[in-house]
Amino acid sequence: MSATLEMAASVAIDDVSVRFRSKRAEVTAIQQVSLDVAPGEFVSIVGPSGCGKSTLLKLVSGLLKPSSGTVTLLGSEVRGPRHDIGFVFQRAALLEWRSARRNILLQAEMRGMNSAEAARRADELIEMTGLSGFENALPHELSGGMQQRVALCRALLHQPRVLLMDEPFGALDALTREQMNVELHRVWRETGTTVLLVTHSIAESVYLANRVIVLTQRPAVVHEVIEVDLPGVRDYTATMARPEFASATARIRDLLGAATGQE
Ligand SMILES: Nc1ncnc2c1ncn2[C@@H]1O[C@H](COP(=O)(O)OP(=O)(O)OP(=O)(O)O)[C@@H](O)[C@H]1O
Repeated sequence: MSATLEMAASVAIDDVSVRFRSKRAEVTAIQQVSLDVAPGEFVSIVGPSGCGKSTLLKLVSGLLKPSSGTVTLLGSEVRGPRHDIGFVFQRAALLEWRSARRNILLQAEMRGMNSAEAARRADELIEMTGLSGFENALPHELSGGMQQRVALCRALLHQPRVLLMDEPFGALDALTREQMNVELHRVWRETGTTVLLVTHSIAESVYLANRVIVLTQRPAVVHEVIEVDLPGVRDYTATMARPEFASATARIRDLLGAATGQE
């Protein structure tokens, strides 16, 4: 691969607007948003409720077409649903009658992956996410955090180069959420996957990311891009205590307060 191709963005959102039309009204969800995500980068997206964060992820996955502008994923324009990505949602959406391991392997079955290779990869991910010992448990026997770990493993089974996450830890208690943040950060470092995360948690957005994109109230435009100046390996407590963490979270809180009029 040439150096130019290697450096090309994993995700390029170029001057994209999205308008939803119904019989009664037209809603502009996103207005002329441009954003490049570099290979291996972790980018968080925050913004007021209803501003268009999920809409952005839907554009990247091809579930939604922009009204204008273009979205490019791994070098090719997104024109329809893309299967070369991983997606994790707020709800794990596991099949209740399948064990954790067999839920993870569902990804392989849907894609017709080589079963020995899929099994090896599933075991690797189970180990990486601390699910060892729970492979054969059914979803109702797993905690909420464990269910999200299974969803993460399922999303990573086919080794996607881009992972989209829409408020993946929003339904978890605060302590479990912190543990999941630590694990996700480690998995991200170990896999080198490009991650685009939508979150309502300012602390989570900063702890995990290289950059935080702050969107305005709908119609969403990019309010500010915060560069996160934290070490690659991030101990949770030590990271929270760093001045760079405090200044980034304070800046985002200011921007969101200004966006929602709640300063
Ligand atoms: N299919 C659709 N048809 C009409 N309007 C839509 C559709 N999808 C989203 N919208 C509108 O677009 C706007 C952005 O929605 P979106 O779900 O992207 O916001 P969000 O920032 O992810 O919200 P939240 O933080 O509350 O999850 C909202 O006003 C929503 O009502």
